[in-house]
Amino acid sequence: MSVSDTQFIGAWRRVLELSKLQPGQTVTVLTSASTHPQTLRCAIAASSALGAVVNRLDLQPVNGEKALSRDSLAYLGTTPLTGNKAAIAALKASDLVLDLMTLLFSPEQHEILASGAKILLAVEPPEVLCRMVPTEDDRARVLQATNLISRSKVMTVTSKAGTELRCELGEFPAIAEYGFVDEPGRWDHWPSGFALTWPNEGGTEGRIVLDRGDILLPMKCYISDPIEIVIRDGYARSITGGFHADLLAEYMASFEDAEAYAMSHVGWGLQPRAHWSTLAQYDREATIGMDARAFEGNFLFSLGPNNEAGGTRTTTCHIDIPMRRCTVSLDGQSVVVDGQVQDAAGTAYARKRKEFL
Ligand SMILES: O=c1ccc(O)c[nH]1
Repeated sequence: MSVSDTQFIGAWRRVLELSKLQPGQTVTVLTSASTHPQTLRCAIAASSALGAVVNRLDLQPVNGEKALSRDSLAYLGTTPLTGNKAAIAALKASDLVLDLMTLLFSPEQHEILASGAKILLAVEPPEVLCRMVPTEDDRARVLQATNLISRSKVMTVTSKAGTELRCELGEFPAIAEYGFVDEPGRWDHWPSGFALTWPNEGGTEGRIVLDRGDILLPMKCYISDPIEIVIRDGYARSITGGFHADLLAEYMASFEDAEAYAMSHVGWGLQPRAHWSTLAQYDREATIGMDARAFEGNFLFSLGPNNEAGGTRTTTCHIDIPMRRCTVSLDGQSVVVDGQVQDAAGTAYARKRKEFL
């Protein structure tokens, strides 16, 4: 279902207000070939209505012939900004960059943020953005989780399907994704609502058993046969199972890059307005799957780059795998139990959604 410009401009205005956009500040809207026209139109209208000086910077797409997917998060590292001094200068001189193109995991993104500019990524369809307009509650809930991560030394993850994983923490910061950029130098992604960090380099051991209904991104498929991934010294050492294991293994092998098998970020979903089932309702290329990354109670882990957290690994292959029904603990305190987020007292949130069956 579409949303009207009126509704979408209102959503943008709310996100820009939460991002503390002030009259007279400079907003640069970063676009490329895949930018959604209604998102562009409404982002410019909302920024202008709030008194900002609004620019648009349109860049030529890159990597199309290298990537096996058109998903903007599938092939990372170099972007249309790579080596583009004029474009980088314009973004560094902006107070707020609305990234309707996807800079995520790019070295240039860090250079722009270091100048104090804020970057908000927004590439999901307009109706998804309107369904998950961020709130102060989202921010509070995610910051509570990242504060706990920041104080923790070990994350353990288990599941009835057989997952037994241990991640040493502390080398990298915890990252809060709550959908708006309220401080200079902050990056965020609308829609989101999850907490993540990177395990220490080489500090992840164990096995991950993906079960029926867990999700592979960027493939955007629910797996039907279990997949076992053995992790040793921070790298996936084997990926075994049925058809979906082959799909994952073959896709990763196509990058011919040993670094693609490294652990990337680990964390859990905290967005009650995101749903596990949404991916089944969209054509593959119509979404990048943020409902899957953000649904409350998922364990989201990923393989590949760590430059987003300040590491040096910029492998172009990035795999995100949201899992259901895991138990996630930090220094022995369970934050998710069998897919149910625990509140600070360690009891399951009262599910807002009524159950009728
Ligand atoms: O918002 C995002 C999107 C993808 C990812 O891997 C991390 N955060």
